[in-house]
Amino acid sequence: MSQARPRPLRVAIAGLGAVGQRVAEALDAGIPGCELVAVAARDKAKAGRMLATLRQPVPALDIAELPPLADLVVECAPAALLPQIVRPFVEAGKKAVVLSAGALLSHEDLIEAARRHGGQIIVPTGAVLGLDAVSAAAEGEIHAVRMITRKPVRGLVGAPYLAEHDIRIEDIREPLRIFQGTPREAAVGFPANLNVAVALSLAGIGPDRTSLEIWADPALTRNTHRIEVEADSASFSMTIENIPSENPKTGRITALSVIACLRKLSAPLRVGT
Ligand SMILES: NC(=O)C1=CN([C@@H]2O[C@H](COP(=O)(O)OP(=O)(O)OC[C@H]3O[C@@H](n4cnc5c(N)ncnc54)[C@H](O)[C@@H]3O)[C@@H](O)[C@H]2O)C=CC1
Ligand SMILES: O=C([O-])CC(=O)C(=O)O
Repeated sequence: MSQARPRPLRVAIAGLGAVGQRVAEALDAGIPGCELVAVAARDKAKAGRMLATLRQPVPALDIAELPPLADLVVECAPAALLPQIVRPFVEAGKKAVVLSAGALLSHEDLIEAARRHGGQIIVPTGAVLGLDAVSAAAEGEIHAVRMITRKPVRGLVGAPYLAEHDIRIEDIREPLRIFQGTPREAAVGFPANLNVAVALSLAGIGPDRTSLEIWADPALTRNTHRIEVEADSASFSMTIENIPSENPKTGRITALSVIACLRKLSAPLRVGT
């Protein structure tokens, strides 16, 4: 005899921008095992108007109001808000799907809090690719991981690193390498642009051993990430060319990755690590 179906996971979304809005729509259309219960937004009146169009409208609230209502939060807000969104969930033994992965590096205590309280921080593959192969290779020995990111100028303007190093990219006519270093350094200098590099490093050999180049390319329309891995199990390289969403810094595939991740949480068939 089959067991009674478990109650759906109550999902809250923190941040109703390019990612949050798409994820809210998908949850409203139906992701088996998940139920959207609330959204935290900066502009609650505007968010309320969008949420009222859902088949099952949910309230627009403040971040602090989410934890009692939900079992899982999808963090898709500005990176600076990461700790206040994630901490109450993991300290209550709940889950947090984190998009602002770069900010995890300056808040590693959140990972410790999840460990202590039985919570879980889930970093979806997001705007990058192949984190399944990278984490499999990390079970053996990875010798090197290199990432080369190329972005259109409008996907990079405003990054603090550019102002700090007096780099002007608005008028460039040729591709320009604007950064060479590690994801840990990039997370500080490009907090809204390089979550992908941090996610890659967390799947593989960490934010200090992964090497990263960032190029601004005036001829590009897509955020392009190339990854090269040398390991004792395999060598592989892969490239993704992301079509920007309404937010030029964020690839369209990012929200789809979150939706796929939520679907996997309770799918009867789960493919990929
Ligand atoms: N891991 C990955 O592969 C990727 C991560 N990201 C990151 O994901 C996050 C979300 O990205 P997008 O949706 O494109 O950003 P977005 O800027 O379009 O949306 C962020 C939303 O958060 C809202 N917000 C600001 N303050 C708030 C507050 N106090 N309470 C609630 N909401 C607040 C803003 O009003 C905005 O609607 C960003 O940190 C971005 O850097 C983006 C792309 C890829
Ligand atoms: O890493 C990020 O935050 C965004 C990014 O590169 C992309 O969407 O391609």
